[in-house]
Amino acid sequence: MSDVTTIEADVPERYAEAVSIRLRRALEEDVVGRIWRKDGTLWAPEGTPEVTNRLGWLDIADREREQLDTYKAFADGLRAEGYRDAVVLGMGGSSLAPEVFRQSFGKLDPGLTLHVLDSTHPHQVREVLNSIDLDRALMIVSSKSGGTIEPMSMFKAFSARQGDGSHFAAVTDPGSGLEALAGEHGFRQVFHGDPDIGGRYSALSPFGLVPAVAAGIDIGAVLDSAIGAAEECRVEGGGNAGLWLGCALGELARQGRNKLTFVADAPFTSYGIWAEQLFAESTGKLGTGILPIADEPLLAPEAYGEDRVFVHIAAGDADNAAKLAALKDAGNPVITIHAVGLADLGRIFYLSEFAVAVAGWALEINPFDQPNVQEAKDNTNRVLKDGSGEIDNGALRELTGGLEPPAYFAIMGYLPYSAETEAAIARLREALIERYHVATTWGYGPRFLHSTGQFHKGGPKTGRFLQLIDEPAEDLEIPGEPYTFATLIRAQADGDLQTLRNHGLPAVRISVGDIDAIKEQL
Ligand SMILES: O=P(O)(O)OC[C@H]1O[C@](O)(CO)[C@@H](O)[C@@H]1O
Repeated sequence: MSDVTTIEADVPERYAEAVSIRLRRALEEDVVGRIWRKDGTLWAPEGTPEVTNRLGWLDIADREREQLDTYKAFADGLRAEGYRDAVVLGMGGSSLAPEVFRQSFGKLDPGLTLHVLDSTHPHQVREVLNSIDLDRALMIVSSKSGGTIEPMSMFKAFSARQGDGSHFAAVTDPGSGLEALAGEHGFRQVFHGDPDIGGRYSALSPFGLVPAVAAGIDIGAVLDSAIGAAEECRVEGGGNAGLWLGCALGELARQGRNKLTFVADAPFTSYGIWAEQLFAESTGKLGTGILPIADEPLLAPEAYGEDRVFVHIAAGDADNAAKLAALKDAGNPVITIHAVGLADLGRIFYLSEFAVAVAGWALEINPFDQPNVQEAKDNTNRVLKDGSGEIDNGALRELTGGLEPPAYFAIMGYLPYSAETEAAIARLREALIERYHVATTWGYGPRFLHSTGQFHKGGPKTGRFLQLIDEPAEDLEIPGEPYTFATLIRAQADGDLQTLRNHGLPAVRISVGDIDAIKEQL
């Protein structure tokens, strides 16, 4: 176990009592013991699906540690054969941990260059296809269910250009359609996920580890750090950081502090996109939840409402620390998780997962299902089949009238990924916070559908939704399908807009040229 002080908490006096009552209750109800005994009644009535069979993540790091030789042989084989790039084709739980590994560790020698494709925008798919030498690339098709439309469409596009199955590996749960496909196409290897682990809890299973080891990351060290966290999370009583964090976040949300704002120092800056899915899909349901806020500009205390909790993944960024100290002095709860070294990512992943499980108990919801995600998928399929009919874009003022906390403003861009877009979105978010003091979220579609998308429809009905779309300059076929990538991404946007509106939520669409122009209309 590491000897680092893992968590520092600054919870203002007015919430401290409620948090300690919650903690006492957790001890009385034996929350830790029941989690480890896989007692599903902690979250839902006996026999509820997706509860007891969703706790495999608790000891996954120990089990994966025993597979290190297999992982090593896989990575050594790729290098020996001259592979240069590894491309993950996946969505949500199957793409976000690899993306955090990629961004945190950077390019390692002698690892392969890791790419993560989790978009159906034709420009994005094309960009990855064109940026690699397909004869020296391994495509890792990752999908627990093995049937998700995004990775399956990407697979079709890639296999049309690289027909040799030995350039593909699959990560999937046993017996899935993807496993059968891997057999048909002669994939070089199939890694099985644990069916008792849901997508967003799969970072320390093959879904995170296969891309990580291909990229040359020392996954043994990452797993050791997670194993240390698991030991800590077994402690019944004081000293259990996961228990404390879950109780604090759950209770603070109950007290109206439900906008969980991540501030992550380099090299962990991408932590937020992974944690966003974990918190949003796990807790945003039955009209409650913790709304994760990732990658938002960090401002002075006056800009914010009274609905925030800040979590700092601290690795020495003095500027972030100073801004958070001011926020703490102004009465905001600030929780600091200290990170020591890159392998600490394992501990951070684990601690977050355990805390979400505990927060689910505090919020009285099942943190392992995602009841509203299916709706958007069904609406996409309906649009692909029957068309979307006339869509009224609505007007921006529908979203800004009476806008104040606890409302939040969600920006959803069905756009290609780019640094320019992100910079413009950051300016837009800053303007919204300064002007209306509300929390803002930002996600690329369709990726966010597997993340904050659940919270949008299942959480408190306080969201205002701005959808941004573009007209892709160049389309791309999806071999074997009657629709193209441009049709698919538009169907996903249409389906989501209609789903939000069906829930009675205000949702407006803008076809973007200049994102900064939107800021001028606020
Ligand atoms: O790994 P799969 O089965 O392709 O699923 C991808 C994502 O879709 C969801 O099932 C639903 O959005 C997520 O929970 C999951 O991470």
